Amino acid sequence: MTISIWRYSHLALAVSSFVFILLASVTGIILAFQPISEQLEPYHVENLNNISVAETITVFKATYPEIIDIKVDDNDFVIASVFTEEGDNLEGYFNPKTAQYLGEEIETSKFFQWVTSLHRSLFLKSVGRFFVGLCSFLLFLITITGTILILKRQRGIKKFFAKIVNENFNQYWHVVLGRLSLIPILIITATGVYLSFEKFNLLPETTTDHQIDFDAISETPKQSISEIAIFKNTKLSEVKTIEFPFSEDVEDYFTLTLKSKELVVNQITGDILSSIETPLVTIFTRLSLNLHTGKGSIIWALILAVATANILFFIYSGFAMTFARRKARLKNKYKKDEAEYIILVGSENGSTLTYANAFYKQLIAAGKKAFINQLNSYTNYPKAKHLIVMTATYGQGEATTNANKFIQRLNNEANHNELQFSVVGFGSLAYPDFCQFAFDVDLALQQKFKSLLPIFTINDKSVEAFNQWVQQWCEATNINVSIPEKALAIAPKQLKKLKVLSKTENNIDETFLITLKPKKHHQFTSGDLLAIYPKNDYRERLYSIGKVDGNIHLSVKLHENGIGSGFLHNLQNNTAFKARLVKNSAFHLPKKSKSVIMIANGTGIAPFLGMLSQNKNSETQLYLGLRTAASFNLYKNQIDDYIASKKLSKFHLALSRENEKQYVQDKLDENAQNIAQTLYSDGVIMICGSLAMYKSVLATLEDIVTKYNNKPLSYYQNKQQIKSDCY
Ligand SMILES: Cc1cc2nc3c(=O)[nH]c(=O)nc-3n(C[C@H](O)[C@H](O)[C@H](O)COP(=O)(O)O)c2cc1C
Repeated sequence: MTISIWRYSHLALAVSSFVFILLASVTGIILAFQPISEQLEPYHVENLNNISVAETITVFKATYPEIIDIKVDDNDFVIASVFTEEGDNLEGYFNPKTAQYLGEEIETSKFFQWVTSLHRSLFLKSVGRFFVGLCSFLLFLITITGTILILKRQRGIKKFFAKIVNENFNQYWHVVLGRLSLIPILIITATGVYLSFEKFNLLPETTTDHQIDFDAISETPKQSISEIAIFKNTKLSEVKTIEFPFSEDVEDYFTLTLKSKELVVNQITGDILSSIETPLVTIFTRLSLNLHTGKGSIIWALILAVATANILFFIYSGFAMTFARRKARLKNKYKKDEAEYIILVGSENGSTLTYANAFYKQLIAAGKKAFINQLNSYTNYPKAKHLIVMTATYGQGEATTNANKFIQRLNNEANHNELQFSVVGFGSLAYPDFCQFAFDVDLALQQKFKSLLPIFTINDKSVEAFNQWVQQWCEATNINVSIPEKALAIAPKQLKKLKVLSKTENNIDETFLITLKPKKHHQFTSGDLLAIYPKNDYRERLYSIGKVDGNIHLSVKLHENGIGSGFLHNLQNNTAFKARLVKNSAFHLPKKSKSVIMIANGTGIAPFLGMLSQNKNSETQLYLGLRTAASFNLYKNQIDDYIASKKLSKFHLALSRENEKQYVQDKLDENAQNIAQTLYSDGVIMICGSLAMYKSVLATLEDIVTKYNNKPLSYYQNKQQIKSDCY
């Protein structure tokens, strides 16, 4: 079933019951402190597992002339009702080992009584009880639908507790806390429903009616209390109540109510006159009450308090997410039938919509008849000349909910007029199926229309990349639009403080190395990206990082007027600045592969310097393309160290401005057989550097594998044996 059905059910249930759930949660948190406050009273004197019923009855009988009953409550406090030598009735807590009176029974405070009443019935008696029970059931369903949403998001039960990418505060914590409080909330709600059933007498009736044959009661052999087997062998921890005989007549007996059964015991011989198992309904009711209220366990009461507090957060974050999704509503100036430019959007959390809306507004401002809608609304657009699709990817490279029917609708639509299309994919390199849905859309559109531009992918909502695409589109269409900076002002999140440890002088190519230390411990590894915000606004610059000794290593080429490289170049040692670490799992050193070939040109070497320092088992080769021998000085010491420590098995240097004028692809050609063999035996090739180098390297690799392995390069690409991070 599609994710949307579960999301709408989850939302509809939440909307219909949130006021009641809010009240029940707030009062529930307060009530969780009632058992805690009771448990902290000093009446818990002995370990009831170590005291037998015989011991307690004996010591009570020796101390008091008359005993009515002894009870053990949920807090393991012993409560008794006795008469003293002076004829006074003493009721309250007692020490079960010494029969010493400890104090009066705690009375529930007026405040807790008031809150309990609000929690149970909203002061509306039976009507209120009914609504509270119903809301408990709705919350149970919300938890189930929420669990299904998490299962869908995590792609199966096995990955239920797998790491979650923190893209959005509300979304991240809604899922993380949802997973943690799942079991307690299911228990709270299921027991809440059960207790409501009990209050409305909807459970099977239970009575314990002992059938005692009084004619058969014997007075011999007489046994003292300490000799009676059932008293000797039963620990106080098992006991709910001990009712004492009314008189010393043999017809009067002990009634011993245990957790699992109720026994009638002859007070003279110790014979068991009747025994009835506690009905399951009673056991479940007791269990439900304890689980629902936290009675008897401080730890469980605390868990309940935290889980219930989480419900309040779920209400807030759930609605915040819903409002964020609805915020960017689509408003159109022209009807679909008169528009020439159709923008269709696939967005789950609204950011792609922000970009698409900004583009739409600029087209309108430029006097173009544009129309914007969701991808799922695809239909025939009779006057359209251009179709622009902007879509995010979710799940396992899947469509967003407002785009999941697009491809089907496209294929089913009979009347297509001629138009040119462009696809912009929004995604994140932190996921294995980067922008996969955009690729699927592009392929589907190719079957119907002419492509204006090749598909363009945008990692992590990069404004910079989006503007690059806008520029390309403008050039291709001869339309002049530009997106105002403010329209895409999405504030960068999750910034971390980094300190500059060292920075080298620029080398002959105006390239320098900079080492940064995260102020706090952050998880990252070589191949991840560092996003910096040189102008303190939305504009971000991404750099591939190497991790050496826990620090971030970057290799940066200083560009004239380059805002990113200029910013890094101007940083002084020991100064701090804020940046974001972006996980790029598609470009991590493979853990399983025995042999890895790394190919870099220029500053693309940075992640490899980190990977080599982290390398433990792999056979590694590095192909590095630089301009001159002098360019290499910047990296020479590190490379020499890695060769000496056998972390780098083979090094190939291609210099493009020395006599031989070699590029990395020439070096690859020289070692073609070794490259082919590496891929053949499941080795991995990693490429980092300029896009131009990347294209040439792919062409060379294609030739090599076709010649030696009789396979196209796509065969190895599909097996994830070719990894790249090029710019
Ligand atoms: C649960 C989840 C799954 C995602 N899966 C993918 C994915 O498989 N491939 C990808 O490239 N991006 C994936 N992303 C990243 C989003 O596509 C990206 O953040 C996009 O910019 C979000 O756009 P939106 O705010 O319009 O929904 C995923 C994000 C989330 C939260």
